[in-house]
Amino acid sequence: MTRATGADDAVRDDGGKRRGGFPMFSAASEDGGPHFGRFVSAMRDLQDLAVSAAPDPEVFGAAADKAEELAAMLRPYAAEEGRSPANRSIGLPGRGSLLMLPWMLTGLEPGRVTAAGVFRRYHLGGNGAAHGGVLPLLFDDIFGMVTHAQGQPVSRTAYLTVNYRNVTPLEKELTVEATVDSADGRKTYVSGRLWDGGTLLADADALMVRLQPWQP
Ligand SMILES: CCCCCCCC(=O)SCCNC(=O)CCNC(=O)[C@H](O)C(C)(C)COP(=O)(O)OP(=O)(O)OC[C@H]1O[C@@H](n2cnc3c(N)ncnc32)[C@H](O)[C@@H]1OP(=O)(O)O
Repeated sequence: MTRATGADDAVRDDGGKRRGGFPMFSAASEDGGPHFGRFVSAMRDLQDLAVSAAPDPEVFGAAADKAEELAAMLRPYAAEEGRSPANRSIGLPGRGSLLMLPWMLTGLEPGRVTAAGVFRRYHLGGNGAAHGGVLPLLFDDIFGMVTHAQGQPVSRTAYLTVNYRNVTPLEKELTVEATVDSADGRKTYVSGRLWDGGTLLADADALMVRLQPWQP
């Protein structure tokens, strides 16, 4: 999904000083350059194929040669957290991070955030359905956003509970919504719902706790 990381807001949260938790990142809509989106898209295709291809063994050998060559090309440019365009490219699905689901924000306002996207072959659990472990990833990310949109950017997830109501299909456009249900001092209680059209696939709730200045 696309959004700036919360760290930028952590700075604003304390009048320009870092305040607990997140280092000082900023959105990077441009600094990946004109090819970064295409690179991430190709890498996502590779992720799908890495978990689905069943070629002759020598094809894996040739693919491994190319993968090692690509890694060698990029390794000299490995940068510390917050410097890569990955996770900061707010115009790209999943902010350009391969860890994040390739979803896009569709709405962001205080108390409510929505997003849409697909689970891909890479996210397969079994029998055509998404792996149960990727749903908490989706909810955790959007819960961070809705907490941020509520004005509590320097918060971390204390707990997150997912109820799986129906199997989640792959390669089908789905929607997710997160809302703030209540707030109590440092605590923000949030909930979310994942939909396939009018069918509820999963719901979740979580407690986000605002960090103290000394907390990582
Ligand atoms: C904008 C960017 C947002 C990004 C968000 C991304 C979300 C993430 O994935 S963060 C990564 C996953 N989460 C973590 O790693 C968090 C690890 N845990 C921690 O750091 C700490 O346990 C932390 C900060 C959550 C709470 O620690 P601490 O501040 O010491 O809590 P503590 O003072 O004991 O509790 C604060 C309140 O929360 C409550 N609380 C804390 N944990 C829980 C819990 N698991 N269940 C229920 N209540 C809890 C306490 O009861 C207390 O309530 P009250 O004030 O009413 O007495």
